[in-house]
Amino acid sequence: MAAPPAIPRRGLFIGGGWREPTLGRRIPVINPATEDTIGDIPAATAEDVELAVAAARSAFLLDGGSRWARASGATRAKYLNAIAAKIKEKISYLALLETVDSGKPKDEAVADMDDVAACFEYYAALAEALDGKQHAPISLPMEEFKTYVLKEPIGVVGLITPWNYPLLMATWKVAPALAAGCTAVLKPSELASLTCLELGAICEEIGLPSGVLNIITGLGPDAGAPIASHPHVDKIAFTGSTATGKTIMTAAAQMVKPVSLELGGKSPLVIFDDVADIDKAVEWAMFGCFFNGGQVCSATSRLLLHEKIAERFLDRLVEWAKNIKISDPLEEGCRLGSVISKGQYEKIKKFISTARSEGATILHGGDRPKNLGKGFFIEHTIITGVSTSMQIWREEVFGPVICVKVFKTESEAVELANDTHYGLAGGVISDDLERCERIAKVIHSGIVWINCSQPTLVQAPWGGNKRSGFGRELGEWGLENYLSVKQVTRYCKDELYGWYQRPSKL
Ligand SMILES: NC(=O)c1ccc[n+]([C@@H]2O[C@H](COP(=O)([O-])OP(=O)(O)OC[C@H]3O[C@@H](n4cnc5c(N)ncnc54)[C@H](O)[C@@H]3O)[C@@H](O)[C@H]2O)c1
Ligand SMILES: C[N+](C)(C)CC=O
Repeated sequence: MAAPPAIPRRGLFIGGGWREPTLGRRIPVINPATEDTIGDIPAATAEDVELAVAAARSAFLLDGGSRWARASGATRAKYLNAIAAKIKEKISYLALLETVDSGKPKDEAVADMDDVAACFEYYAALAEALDGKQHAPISLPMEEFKTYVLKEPIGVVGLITPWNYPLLMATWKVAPALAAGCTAVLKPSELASLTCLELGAICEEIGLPSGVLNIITGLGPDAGAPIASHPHVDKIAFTGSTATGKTIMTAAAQMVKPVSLELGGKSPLVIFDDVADIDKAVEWAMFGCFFNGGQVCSATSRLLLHEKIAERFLDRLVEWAKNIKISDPLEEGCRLGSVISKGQYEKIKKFISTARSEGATILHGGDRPKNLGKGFFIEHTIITGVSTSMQIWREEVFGPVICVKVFKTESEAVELANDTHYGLAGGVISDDLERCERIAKVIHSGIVWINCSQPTLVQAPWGGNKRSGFGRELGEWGLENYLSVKQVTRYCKDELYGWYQRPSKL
């Protein structure tokens, strides 16, 4: 088993340096796999947000913006690439910190850190490419005007992120925001902030100009809400629950502040009877909902099985599920760690007991693993006998819990897949690719996977419809989130425009 890392004691990262929170409060950091308190993080309040926003604002405006906002994309790219290089250098340490902070298996944390570095590199390349896209001419049907377009950073952005992929979800916002030339105040989740604070240390090491990125840790209502409602924050990018998303949108609306929202989901995975390799489909079904303990916004937590394969599929799914190693996430080969917190553990247990009391069957799991007396561990769980009115079918669990329904026809499968207020992701598994393409078109979601579940590619757009939010992260869409488009139009004739009469010279 890997040794737990030393937990640094950090302050708030504001204006390029470290500060204790104004009110001196701190929040304990609990390793969810052991329930031990392993450190603490600063608990920022509105006073600290004020300082962080002021630092971001002055970094944005410094020297007319020439140091950052109006510097070339190539200049900003150098910093982003330097951050990526440092992440790679510290990958093992960062992965261990993420593991003890979140409870996710060490191997998953390593993969997350790889993705973090790749995301910084990707947006470094887009920052450079942005230089060549400025002054793009607009073709007009007249000669007296000439128009071009400038893409400008929106300004100071507030980035509020969740705990399930702490540094990765922050990076999905920080990297494109900085690439665009914005300056930022990042507020990670109070449940897992350690690696985001280390990002502050990395920014310090590589000499990122002061105030370009500020990192404020603390509780949502104390440290997040003042960012959302701050008059000098020009945009909010939020990832988290639909409930918090609504609160943030309401606050931002008071100032007509743009928001992008990446919220929850209850995504379907539809599996047809024509699959020749049932194990391949079973593995994707497990990956779709047990990876990261199911604490994934896009988890395909509603499994729809064609009636002709349902029984065989479920037998095989249970056999595969029995093979998953649940252990301290620092142990070699761990594939299911603990969930993030006691609160989340209780919430998942309640979902399972409600499903049971509503008449569903717990086919596998449903309890604390017998060999793990301490820590917020919960077995990966498969629930059958589910009706569409049950809570387990309708609400996001955010835990390793799959609920299963059986269908007879393709149209019934589509109707069930779309029977949700959410619209983040969906998947279809079939050997008939035409059928897959057909279903991809009619699933109401921002992402559809064919013959897989969950691959996340930095180059491709990510985001949802309906109550899963709006706006897209990643790819070039992720950069556009932080840019505003300015039209510049010039009148270019020597003559008067000629609409009004020139006064006579008397
Ligand atoms: N769509 C996506 O890409 C995506 C990705 C990851 C997670 N999620 C969603 O995130 C949720 C789980 O994350 P969570 O429990 O951290 O969500 P959450 O909404 O509880 O918290 C998210 C962030 O918002 C902050 N916050 C809480 N109250 C606030 C307030 N009043 N004002 C401002 N900020 C506030 C929190 O401190 C945290 O930093 C799930 O619903 C999941 O589906 C979505
Ligand atoms: C996209 N992913 C899986 C990294 C994070 C969503 O919760």
